Amino acid sequence: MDVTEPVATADGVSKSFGDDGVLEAVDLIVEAGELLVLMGPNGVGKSVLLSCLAGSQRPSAGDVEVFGEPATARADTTSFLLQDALALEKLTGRENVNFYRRLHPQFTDAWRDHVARLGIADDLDRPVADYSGGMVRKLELAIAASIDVPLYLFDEPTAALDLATVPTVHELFREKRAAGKTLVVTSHRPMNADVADRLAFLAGGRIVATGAPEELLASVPPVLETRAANASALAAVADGEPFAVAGNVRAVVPSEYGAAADPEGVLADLAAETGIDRADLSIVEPTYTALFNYYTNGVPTTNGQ
Ligand SMILES: Nc1ncnc2c1ncn2[C@@H]1O[C@H](COP(=O)(O)OP(=O)(O)OP(=O)(O)O)[C@@H](O)[C@H]1O
Repeated sequence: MDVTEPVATADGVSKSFGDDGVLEAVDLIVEAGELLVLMGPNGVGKSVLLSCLAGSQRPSAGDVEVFGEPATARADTTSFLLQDALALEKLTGRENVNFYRRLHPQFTDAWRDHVARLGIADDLDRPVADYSGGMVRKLELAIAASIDVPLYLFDEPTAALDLATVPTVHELFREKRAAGKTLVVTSHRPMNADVADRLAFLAGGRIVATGAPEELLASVPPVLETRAANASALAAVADGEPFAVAGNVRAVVPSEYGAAADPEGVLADLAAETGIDRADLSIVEPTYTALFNYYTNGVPTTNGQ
């Protein structure tokens, strides 16, 4: 296996269910050893694209290759964490582990460490039917991560988890990557952008942006903030209505003023254009939520927040 070759590629992948088009000519390259987070709102097609990479769904058009071969559900190369479909409810946690241990030749003892870190070690002898949604997810994650393969495809691994557990999951992902593994993780939670080497945003059936998190943050149109008495002058340069946040007035500035990558240039231009003193103007640092909103709704803010 040549590690310099992409691990997985989607080339012009389209997927429809009846008349409903979900993916339209999606191109995506997953590089060896990267942690790629595929982001987008609910129902946009993240699971469908991941299933195509896993070989468990066939594209309606286009090609998917994994390790240079057409994607098929290959247990020797890929561990695929589906949404809510791994744990068998009638079995206990431990019986589930044993079931998957028998199923996968590459299953390792790492599950012991994973269940301890995820806080479900004391629940292993209870039936999964009695678990909360978050506990089921932790068990499934522990199982999927215990299979020693070069590629992990994790579909919404943190969706049902409490926020305190998310850093533990991120740590687990980073350890995998440090061990030379490749991970593709889907998420509609902006905070999962934090763990990514690279982000890909899915919207309207297409990948609309890919890049390192900091690179994409710099592509978000600036949000301007002022407390100046003549704050209403922001309306002249705003994209949409200015809005109030904690006593300040904020406005999204169209990207023709420049990206957040050049805040000084943007501020100088806008001070000149609005007549607001440069010292009274600042740019609000884009957050991952702003980034998510921008590539989902076209604006880096929702409801003025
Ligand atoms: N087997 C199927 N049959 C019909 N429609 C499907 C099927 N699988 C997915 N879809 C549709 O495809 C669209 C994308 O679904 P998908 O589960 O990929 O979204 P998602 O981005 O993963 O959402 P979420 O964040 O909620 O998990 C949805 O409209 C869904 O109803």
